[in-house]
Amino acid sequence: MGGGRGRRSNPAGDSIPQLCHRTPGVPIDVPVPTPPHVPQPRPPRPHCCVSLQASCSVSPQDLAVPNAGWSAAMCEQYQRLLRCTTNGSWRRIPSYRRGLDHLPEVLQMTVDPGPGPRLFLRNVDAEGAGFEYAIFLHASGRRTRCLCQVGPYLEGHQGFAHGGAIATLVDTTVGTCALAAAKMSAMTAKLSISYLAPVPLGAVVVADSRVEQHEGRKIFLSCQVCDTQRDTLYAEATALFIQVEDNNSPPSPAACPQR
Ligand SMILES: CCCCCCCCCCCC(=O)SCCNC(=O)CCNC(=O)[C@H](O)C(C)(C)COP(=O)(O)OP(=O)(O)OC[C@H]1O[C@@H](n2cnc3c(N)ncnc32)[C@H](O)[C@@H]1OP(=O)(O)O
Repeated sequence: MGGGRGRRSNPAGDSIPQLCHRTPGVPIDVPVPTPPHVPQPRPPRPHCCVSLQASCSVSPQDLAVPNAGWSAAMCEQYQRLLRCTTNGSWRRIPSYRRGLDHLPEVLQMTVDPGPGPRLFLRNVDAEGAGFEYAIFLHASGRRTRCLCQVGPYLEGHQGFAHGGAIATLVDTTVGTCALAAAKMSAMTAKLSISYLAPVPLGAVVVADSRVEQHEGRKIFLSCQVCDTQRDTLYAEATALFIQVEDNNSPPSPAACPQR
């Protein structure tokens, strides 16, 4: 027992491993005094100028911008799409780690809201490993274009993207379009996808979505996923979204201020 790690029984008889300050010559089961607590300096809070002062401004990081994990092809296509935003025909939608972060009140929060649920597409921190994407919304509010680099953590068959990853990309692209058209929350009721060609890991793809019909609470959409040259149609999909009042649903991109 030279490592100082011991076991002690609790009243229920279970053996609980715990750290023990072992004094030579003292039997292991004899309680030893706990050393006085020495307060340690707190590590600095990320993205925060002064701990929890009311004046401290913390804003979530917009992830729909180039990072070191983006390939040259991804950067080139992103710049092309960005140029389409200069005349106002398209708008880049900021994208944060959590759905909550898209709410205007959170964007203006003065204290760090702390950890919480993460958006499915933003749950891999390593740059370039998961989904790298940016979504653009057409001025009509009825079309979205998602540029996506499919990272190696999205593998299904060896060397190719998992079908669920493509479905996630499609759901997010049509979902953002539905949210914009609805100008309120909307949820996927139905999603139908035809997988036409496998997507190689590392590929940069473009998912184009549009509203086909909007009847009361029902929004019917279509989506095509292609390579950037539009030579290969990887997948096509149709979706039905239903407008809902539920506060737990994602906010409409219309509610997201451009930063
Ligand atoms: C800023 C960016 C942030 C970042 C966010 C980026 C976007 C992310 C998007 C992600 C989207 C998701 O993954 S959402 C998560 C996956 N989806 C879900 O969990 C939804 C689960 N389902 C539900 O909660 C519910 O079934 C709803 C909300 C879809 C519908 O329920 P409801 O509100 O009670 O409506 P209900 O009366 O049943 O139906 C209304 C009408 O729609 C029809 N309808 C309903 N479901 C269907 C269906 N599957 N197929 C055909 N038709 C249907 C009904 O017949 C009816 O037609 P009529 O009689 O009126 O003619």
